[in-house]
Amino acid sequence: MGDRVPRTVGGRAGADSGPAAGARPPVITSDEPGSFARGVLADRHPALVQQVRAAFPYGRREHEALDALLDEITDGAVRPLAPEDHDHADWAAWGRTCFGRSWFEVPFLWAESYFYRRLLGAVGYFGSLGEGPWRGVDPFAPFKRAELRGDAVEEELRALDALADAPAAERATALLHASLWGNRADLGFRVSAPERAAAEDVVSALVADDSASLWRLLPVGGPSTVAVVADNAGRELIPDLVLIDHLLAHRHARRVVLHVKPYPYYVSDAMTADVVDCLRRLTEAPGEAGRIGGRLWRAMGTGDLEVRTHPFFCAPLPYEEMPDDLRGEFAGATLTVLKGDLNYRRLVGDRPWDATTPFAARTAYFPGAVAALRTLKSDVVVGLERTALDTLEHSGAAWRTSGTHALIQVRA
Ligand SMILES: O=P(O)(O)OC[C@@]1(O)O[C@H](CO)[C@@H](O)[C@@H]1O
Repeated sequence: MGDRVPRTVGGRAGADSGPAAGARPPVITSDEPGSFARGVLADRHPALVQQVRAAFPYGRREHEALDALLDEITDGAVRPLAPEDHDHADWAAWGRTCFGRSWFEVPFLWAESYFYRRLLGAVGYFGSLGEGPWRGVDPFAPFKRAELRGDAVEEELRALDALADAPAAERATALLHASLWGNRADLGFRVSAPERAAAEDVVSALVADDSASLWRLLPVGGPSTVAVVADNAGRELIPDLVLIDHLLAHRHARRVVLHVKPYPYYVSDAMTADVVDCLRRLTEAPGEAGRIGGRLWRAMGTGDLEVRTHPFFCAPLPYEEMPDDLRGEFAGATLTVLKGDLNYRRLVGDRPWDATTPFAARTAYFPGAVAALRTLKSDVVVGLERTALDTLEHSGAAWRTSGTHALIQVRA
C-alpha cells in the first residue's frame, strides 16, 4: 500500500522523537491495570475476534488463524506480518520498535491499528498471493448491515421530515449535532461495553463548542470546498451525509470531498461500499430522507460530492506525519472536518495531554482550517476551559470514555 505513506517514521510509533517532541507526554500504552486502553486490548479485541468468527462460516484455515491471533493478543508477543504480505514493508517500518514486545507495552494506537490489520489477515481479507475465497469480504459487514436496517436508523430518517421546513440556522444546528452524536453509534464501542451504549439515555453534554467558528468559515454562497474525514458507517455516516447535503443545498460549500477508509477498520469505519449502502438506504426512504438521498446521488454524478480514500487512513500514525499528497489535499480545502474519536486521537496525538492545552496549539501543524466533531470515547482531550475541566473531574463520571460527552473544536 504505502509508497504514499511515510515509512521512515515507524520508530516514532514506539518512541518519542520528532518535531517539538520535548514537551510531549509519552504516548499512551495499555499496560496500566484498570486503564481504558488496557480494557480495549484485554476485553474488546478478544470479544471481537469471537464475534467475527461467529458471523461467517469460515473454513479451518481461518479458524486456526483466529485461534493463533487470540493466543497472541492475550498472552503473546507482537509478531510481524509474513514477508509475502503486500504491506509487509510498511508494517515492518511502523512496527520496528514494537515486534517481539507484549501487545500491552507498545503504543495503544499502534496496537489497535495493527490488531485490525492482523484480524483481516486471519480471515483472508487480503487473499493469499492475490487469491483466496475470502478476499475482499468485509468481516464487519454483517454488523454494519444490521445497524443500517435497524429501527434506530428508521426513526432517525423519519425525524428528517419534521426538520425539512425548519429555519436554515435551526436545521443547520440540528444536523451538525446529529452528525456529532452519530459518532456515539460506533460498533467497536459496543463490543465490550453494552452498558456504555445504553448511556444513550444519559443527558449528554458538549465539553467544547466552537460551532459558531465552523459556520463562520463556511459563509453562504462562498467558494468553499469542505473535506469530511468520515468515521463510522451506518448510524454515523447517515447523519454525516445529511449534513453534507445541507452544506451543498444551502451553499455553505460548493464541493465536498468525503474521505473513507481503504479497508475494514475499527469495526464499523466507513469504506466506499458503506457510502453506497447509506446512499441506497436514503434514496429508498420515503419523504425528506429520500429527497436528500436523491440530491446526494446526483451530487456524486456531478462531482459536487466526491468520495476518496487513502492508505494513510489505516496507518498507525498521527496526522502530524501525514504524507505530502494528503497534506496538499487538506491544504486545498476551506475546512477539513475530522469525525470521531480515533481521528481526534490522531489529530492531537494519542498522549495524556493536560486537557487545558489549547486545541489550536495541538493542531497548528494541520494544513488549513480544521474541525473535530467527536464524542469522547478515550482518554485523550485538549482545549478545555479550566473551570469546565474541574467540574467534569469532580463529577465522578467516566466523562472521557463513556460517550456521554462530546465536543466541537475548530482551529480556523
Ligand atoms: O473513532 P471512533 O469510532 O469514534 O472510536 C473508536 C473507538 O471506539 O476505538 C477506540 C477503542 O478501540 C477508542 O478510541 C474509541 O472509543
